Amino acid sequence: MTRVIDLVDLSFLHSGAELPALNDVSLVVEAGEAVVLLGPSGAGKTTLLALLDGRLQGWTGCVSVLGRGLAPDAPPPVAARPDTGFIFQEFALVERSSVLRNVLNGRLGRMSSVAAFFGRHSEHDLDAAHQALADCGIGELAHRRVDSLSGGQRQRVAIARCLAQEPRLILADEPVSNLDPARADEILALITNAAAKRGATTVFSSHQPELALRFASRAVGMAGGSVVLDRVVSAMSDAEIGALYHDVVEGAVALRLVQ
Ligand SMILES: Nc1ncnc2c1ncn2[C@@H]1O[C@H](COP(=O)(O)OP(=O)(O)OP(=O)(O)O)[C@@H](O)[C@H]1O
Repeated sequence: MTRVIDLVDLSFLHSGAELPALNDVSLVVEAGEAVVLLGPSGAGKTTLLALLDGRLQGWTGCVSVLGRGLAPDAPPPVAARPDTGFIFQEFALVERSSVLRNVLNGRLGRMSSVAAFFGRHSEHDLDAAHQALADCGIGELAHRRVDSLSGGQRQRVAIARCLAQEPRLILADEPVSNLDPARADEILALITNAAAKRGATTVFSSHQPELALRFASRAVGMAGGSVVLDRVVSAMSDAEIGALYHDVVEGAVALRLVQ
């Protein structure tokens, strides 16, 4: 198996914070896994995802993503960035542009700077964008302006943009936190199926364990910046999930179920 994420003793302190957001995290994620990060507010899930995305510096330990070591004092090299895609909660779309333009923006990191400047997309760029739109069920919206879309449609555009990038690792921070249960189900199915179809690895965070565990292959529980639970989903019990949240509410992170 190929290691897509390999973390050894990773610690990180946000500037101005008193306690580390990540505390000696060691974790390996293999190619093709769909990992959900669970844990109460403040556990360190967002920080871990941002760090894997190359947006945080100043950590200690060893971080390897897609076989490349990240440097603690510099962002990842430009050439490496398109291999990791991030689905942002707030979508980050260009409102006055068309859906297709927004999705094609996912290709920019894979284009030469001249082609990107002039917006000259290759046939492959267009194919990747149209395939992503079709997979997200919004092919017919390609020429609509984003500011005319509903929130649910916008979210699908944001996912399509990420897929068009053809990332080998897809990261998503609480992608369904604002959705009703039926919509949340659809979106998690969409992300995990599209990732599986492309052979990509997925790591997403969620505050809805019951829902998330139906789409993940593995659950990593965090509390107080540490990994306290690591299980294939089929081996997880309701009691373990309950303890992950309960023990922290009680103020004592007693749970430690890392194998
Ligand atoms: N920009 C920041 N500056 C200072 N401290 C921060 C910053 N961002 C997060 N933290 C702190 O780092 C810790 C981990 O926060 P993080 O957002 O990673 O947790 P989380 O598990 O994603 O929480 P949630 O589920 O509420 O999003 C918390 O104690 C938080 O207060």
